[in-house]
Amino acid sequence: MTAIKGIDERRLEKLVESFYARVRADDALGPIFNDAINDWPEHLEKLTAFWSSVMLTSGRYKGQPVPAHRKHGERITPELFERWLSLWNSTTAELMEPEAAAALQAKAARIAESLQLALFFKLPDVPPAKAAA
Ligand code: HEM
Repeated sequence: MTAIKGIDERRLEKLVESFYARVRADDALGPIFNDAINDWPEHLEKLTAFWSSVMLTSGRYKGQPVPAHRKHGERITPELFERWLSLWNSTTAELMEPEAAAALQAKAARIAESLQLALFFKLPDVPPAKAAA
């Protein structure tokens, strides 16, 4: 992947820092994160590594986002995902160059979609086939 203009480790670190400061101050999202995370510097480092892997294909992130969110499954809703994405969109628009912001927004939307499929999607129950008379 060719690097996107305006995205490097330093800018990702600043973006992650600023985004999670807003998340923590958000009425709906804040309590979930503040309850779950004890070591914020470590979390920010992990999330910078995550975005570095996604945007710069650095391979720095080694983790499993699905089980990490499933742990908090009873508190996470589709509405919260919308809120998370709208905060991400406004933060990236404010801090990043337009092309970089657009790429970060598109990636987040796709990852949010797949996380939501993993968390919320249940196959409908299929009734058992009727035994032949
Ligand atoms: C409603 C939206 C979301 C909520 C409430 C949420 C909440 C959380 C929480 C509480 C953790 C810490 C888990 C723990 O260690 O106990 C976490 C970790 C994480 N989140 Fe989210 N999240 C949301 C959306 C997203 C999205 C859209 C992304 C990616 C684009 C994302 C990426 C991550 C990553 C990479 C981790 C670290 C997982 C690990 O431990 O390796 N999250 N999230």
